[in-house]
Formats: sequence, C-alpha cells, structure tokens
Amino acid sequence: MEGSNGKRPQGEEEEEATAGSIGGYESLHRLLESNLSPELFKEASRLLLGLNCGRALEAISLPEGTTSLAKAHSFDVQAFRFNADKEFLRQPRVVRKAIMEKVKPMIEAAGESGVNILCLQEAWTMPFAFCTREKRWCEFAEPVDGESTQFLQQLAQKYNMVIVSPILERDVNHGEIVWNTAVVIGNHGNIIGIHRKNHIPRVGDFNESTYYMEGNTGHPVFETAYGKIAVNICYGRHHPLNWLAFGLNGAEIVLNPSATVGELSEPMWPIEARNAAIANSYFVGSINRVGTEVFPNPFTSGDGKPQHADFGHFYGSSHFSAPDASCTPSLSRYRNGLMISDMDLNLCRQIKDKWGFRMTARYDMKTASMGSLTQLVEGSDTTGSSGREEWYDSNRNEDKCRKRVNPSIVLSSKHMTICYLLR
Ligand SMILES: NC(=O)NCCC(=O)O
Repeated sequence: MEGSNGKRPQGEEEEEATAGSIGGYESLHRLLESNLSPELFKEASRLLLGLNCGRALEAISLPEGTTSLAKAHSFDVQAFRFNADKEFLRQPRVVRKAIMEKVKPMIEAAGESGVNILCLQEAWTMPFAFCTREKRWCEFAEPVDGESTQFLQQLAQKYNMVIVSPILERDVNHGEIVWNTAVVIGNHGNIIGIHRKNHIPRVGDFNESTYYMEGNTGHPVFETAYGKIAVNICYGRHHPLNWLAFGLNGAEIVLNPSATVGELSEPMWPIEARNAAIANSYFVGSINRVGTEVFPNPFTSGDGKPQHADFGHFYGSSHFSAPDASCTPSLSRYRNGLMISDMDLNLCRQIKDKWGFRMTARYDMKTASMGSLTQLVEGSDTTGSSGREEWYDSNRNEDKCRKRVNPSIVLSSKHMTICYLLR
C-alpha cells in the first residue's frame, strides 16, 4: 500500500495495512503506475482504460475539504471527468456523481465536492451476512421510509444531491416480505422510487434466497433533476438483458451496487460493467463492498468446502465506465473509497448516433429464440405490474419513475413489461 507520501509502509505495519492489496498496492492501476516507466504506463493505461474523446481521462482536482476528510477518515478518493464532444444545439449536461463505500464523512466529502448523484454499496446498512443463512440477520431489514432513508434524506436535502440507498427492505404493508431494494432519494429529500433486485444469486456462499424475494419492480428508470438513472443490483450485472431493459427504458446512468468477493468474480468485474456501458450507450457506476467480514458461527455452502466463517475478501475496486469504452481506474481494493466523476451525458446520444447499436440490433430476430427459452424456464410473473404500492413523488415535476420497454422486443418473455410512463 502506498502511504500518504506515495511510499509503501514497512514491516508489521505493512503486513496489517496491505491485507487484501495486490502485492502491497491499492489497485492494479497503482501497481502498474509504480512499476512501469512513465511511457509504458501511459501505453498500458491507454489499453486498459481506453480514451475519452480521443484523450486520456482527465483527472479532477478536489477541494481541500474533500481531501482532508479523506485523510482524516482514511478513505481513498479519486476524481475524473468524462467529456463529450461539443454539440451545436445542446449544452454539455455534466453530472457529478459518486460511488461510496462508507457513509457520513464520505457523503460529506461528496457534498463538499458538489456531487449531484451518489450511490452506496449493496445492503450498506448491514454486514453481508447472506452466506450464513441465519435468520437473525433479517433484523436489519427496514421499511423504504425507515431510519436509513430518513438519515439520507437530510443529507440529500443539505447537499442538493440525489442519493441511491440499497437496503434490505421490509415491506411492512405487504406481510413483512423482505426484498433487496434500492431506494432513490431525490435532491429535495423526497423519495422518488424504489427498485427491487431482479436476480438472486445461488452461487458459492451467496445464499441470498434465504433472505429476500426476486424483485417485482421490473426495470424502472428514475428521472431525477440530474439525469435518468437506473439501478442494477449486484448479481443482475451477469444478465445482459437486464442491462438492456434499463437501457431501452431510457437510462443514462446505471448504478450497480454490489457485494462480491475476489475468488468468485474479480476477473468478471471490470469487463461486465464496461461491456454494459458500451452495449447500451450509457454510463455505469460499479460500487463494491470492501474488506473481509467474519461471522460468529461457521457455515457451509454445499460446494464441498470445509466450514468457514467468512465470505472471503470483498475487493472494492469501484469505478465508472463510459459509453465510449473509456473508464476510470478503480478505487482501493482494501480501503473505503469515494470515486467522483463528472460525466457529460450528451455522450450517450453521441455514441448512439455513432455506433447505432439500437438501430442495428434486430431484436425481432432474437425474440423468437428467447421465446422458446422463456417457455422452458419461466415460473412466475416478475414484471412488477402487480398493482403494488409505487414509491414516487408525483408532486415533483423533475422526478419521474418510468417503467417501459420497447414493445417490439416483447414476445413471450415475462421479464419484460410493457408499461408506459408510470407517474
Ligand atoms: N450480492 C450478490 O448478488 N453477489 C453475488 C455474487 C456476484 O454476483 O458476484
């Protein structure tokens, strides 16, 4: 790990500080930076991170308040700007957005930096105890308008910031059903809407179906004061059609709050998000938990491994990907972090016009194959058109929750809802 002077700590101090590091470095990017010549590092970065408008991504200098908060609370802070080409008719639509992994001082640091949209990690209010299958952890589930939402509503209002808060939700109005939910809080402190995780993992230690149900909210896109955003919660990132549906519904930024561990998914992490940003012409914010959480009682997972008491290392590495295939470096692999990025949302349409992925997609040809597959595997209707309570604030013109999928792609797939402009 690099200390504040850029040097790695020595001896015992090093061992403790570098658990979860990559050979002692915060991230792959830092490892390369420290070990390659400046010319080679520039070339490696060009290939690994791509170029934005033909140039290396621009780093942003942050206010003193932000950097001193990061120092005082020992979290990694990095900031970059995604540009778009200048247009004749539209002004740049630059949104400042943050990924964060631990709360108040980091939200304050984001606020100090003028962040517009901020997203926390999956189930940020609790240990990621879904490996244990012990029901006691359900205690952390709370209503959409519960304690954590109220806490964030104040901060959203104070900093004029949209906050996406992924929690374990207890649906108190519908038989106390538990969901894995992202609450979208508007910049006035209002609740714009919610999205419930569409796909539940059943892999390795991720025994999450013990705790919550497959979501029933479809693929909503939330029109906030700063842009159209959607939330694709963790394991949903392995499903390309999930990303597609958010894109078809008009998302400009899709956030992927996650909790995943190195042994399982680290090689997939940077690829899936980046591919989704490219394939769907929107920005992706990838947010992962960081550190190792040890539980009181050992557990097994049906994969033949001896019993153990931790999930393994949550590798952090939060970052942003852009529709033009550029991306930021990643935050630390083992320290809390705040990644800030200015993104000109005009880039989304510019890339659509350039590459025409939607126009050339030929969905009609593919839905036939999907139709036969869905007849085989579909069980229940998870489209979300269930008449359940909708969380959105109809009094605010700038905040709308849209659930819509281009009807031309819907044949027999029940996962795709035809449902225009819910508001
Ligand atoms: N939280 C969660 O869905 N984790 C699943 C593991 C993964 O998708 O990498």
